[in-house]
Amino acid sequence: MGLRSKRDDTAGAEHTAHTRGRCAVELRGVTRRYGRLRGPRSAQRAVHALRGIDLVLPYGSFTAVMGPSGSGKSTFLQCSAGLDRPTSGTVRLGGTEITALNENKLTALRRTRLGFVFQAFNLLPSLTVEQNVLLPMRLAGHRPDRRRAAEVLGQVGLADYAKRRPHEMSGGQQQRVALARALVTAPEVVFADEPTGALDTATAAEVLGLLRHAVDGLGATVVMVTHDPAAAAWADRVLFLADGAFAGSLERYGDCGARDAADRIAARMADLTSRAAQARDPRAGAGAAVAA
Ligand SMILES: Nc1ncnc2c1ncn2[C@@H]1O[C@H](COP(=O)(O)OP(=O)(O)OP(=O)(O)O)[C@@H](O)[C@H]1O
Repeated sequence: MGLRSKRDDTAGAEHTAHTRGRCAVELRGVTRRYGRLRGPRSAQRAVHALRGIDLVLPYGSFTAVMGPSGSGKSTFLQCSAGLDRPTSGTVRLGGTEITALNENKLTALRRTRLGFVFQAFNLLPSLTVEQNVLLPMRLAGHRPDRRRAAEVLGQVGLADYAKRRPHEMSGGQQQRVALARALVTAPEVVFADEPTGALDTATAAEVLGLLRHAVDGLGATVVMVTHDPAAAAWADRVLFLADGAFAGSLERYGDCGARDAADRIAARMADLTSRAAQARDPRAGAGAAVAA
């Protein structure tokens, strides 16, 4: 696995021509501002978390999103997944413009066409593993399909755990349940927010391998926010955010090692983080130079 550099700010734009109308995720001019612009000093208080994001992700792709703290990763994920509404711009998932949907339709779309994996697993402790996995079907008003639950539990290596409860399982196993829950409705896109943030390195690799398999073997589309270069190295493409805008990408190619890919991602992150620190405090760069 290896990554090649791409420094355009419309990551994914080259896919536009042949995926238009059937791309999994499409953002056009997406901005998200927190706070109001009206009033004498309100412009200073407004935070521009996303400053005009253009992005096209094809079906069957695995995309990691990285960036320094405060660069807009969570906001990007929330706006892309219909958990938050952009201030301006459009988001399309599988051709449906979700920014035009009312709350009820948006909720229905999230339940039937999207899957979610969070750092904290978010399993319901009183339910069994099988019941947790079947929850998206119940919430969508569909008859729970136990055979389908068994199938996805088998895919994440937990075929024998259906009757357990979350507290009887390790963190890695709980995250695999969360992944099974995310996959049970065969969603068009799985959004993962720091899915390995609470796991040790070996367990994280297992979960990332399953996400990779969901893309390669099951045709899923995965968008993952992560701080971890080793996690991002499992993706086909890493998109970097800085101050609410895309700041280039790295793409997978050839047979370079995962460690090389992670090193290159880490180097790009270090560069972005030091630029962000300098933008906040111009003396930070000088201090670093003196310290070096
Ligand atoms: N509800 C909110 N109200 C006001 N500002 C917010 C809100 N949520 C986020 N922000 C601001 O928007 C910017 C982007 O935040 P976001 O959480 O998307 O960044 P992030 O890259 O996910 O950060 P981290 O890596 O630290 O989790 C930050 O400046 C943050 O302080």
